[in-house]
Amino acid sequence: MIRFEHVTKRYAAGGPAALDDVSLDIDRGEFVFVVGASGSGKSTLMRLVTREITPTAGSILVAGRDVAPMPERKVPSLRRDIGVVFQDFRLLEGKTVYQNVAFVLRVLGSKRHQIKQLVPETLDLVGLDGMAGRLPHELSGGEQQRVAIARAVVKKPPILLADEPTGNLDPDTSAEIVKVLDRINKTGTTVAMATHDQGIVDVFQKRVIELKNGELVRDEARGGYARDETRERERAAQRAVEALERDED
Ligand SMILES: Nc1ncnc2c1ncn2[C@@H]1O[C@H](COP(=O)(O)OP(=O)(O)OP(=O)(O)O)[C@@H](O)[C@H]1O
Repeated sequence: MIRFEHVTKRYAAGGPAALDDVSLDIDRGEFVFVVGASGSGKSTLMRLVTREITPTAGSILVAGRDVAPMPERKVPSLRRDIGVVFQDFRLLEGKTVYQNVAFVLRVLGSKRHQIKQLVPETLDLVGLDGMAGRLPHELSGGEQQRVAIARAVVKKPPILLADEPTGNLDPDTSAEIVKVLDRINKTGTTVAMATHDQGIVDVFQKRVIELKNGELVRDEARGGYARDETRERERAAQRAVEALERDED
């Protein structure tokens, strides 16, 4: 679904590489954490996928499209296939939760009856049923991030990118947000989440891609773990999620 082949990105000609010869493959339906210290290249990787920036070298395939040479007029169609969530929630302050989410569909030209069906369905999916009429400032940080996630996925994109979505949230709220992303992933959406939060990575135990100074230094799906060990990690992750859910009840 997302393929990088020997991708290098230099923001300035001859300057340092923000991404350095990175190759990776994220399959349809996967959930991947992208980790690494500040400045390691996580946001650069995401911004290349959305074609906000173009690579200095290498090729990038996103949902079957060759992104780097793509003419500008085709970029909106690429972006329809990608939902994006950021650390700061970027909601429209004067609009209700419902309006924030419906806005996306209006811009895309959806029909009224589609909007009326999709918005409540999506608010339900992110755990915001009953909050449609609230304004952003009447919500907690975690709830605001749920609105941002609803807004990103209401158009049903095959790919969801989340760049430090829990950066402004406390540990419990962060885990709740990752559970929402996990739920969305289970509907078939490919999810890539950049994070600094080692606690989250440990609890959810998904595939981990690690960047260091722009280089890919770890990719657990690339044989970093033996098959049995992977299965054991998946079981441990399942147990951790179940324990979290029991805590909630
Ligand atoms: N627009 C830009 N112009 C020049 N250099 C940039 C630009 N954006 C990022 N960089 C540089 O590229 C490198 C990678 O930055 P990037 O934002 O991708 O890292 P990151 O891992 O997302 O960091 P953080 O976790 O702090 O967001 C850094 O050295 C950064 O200074």
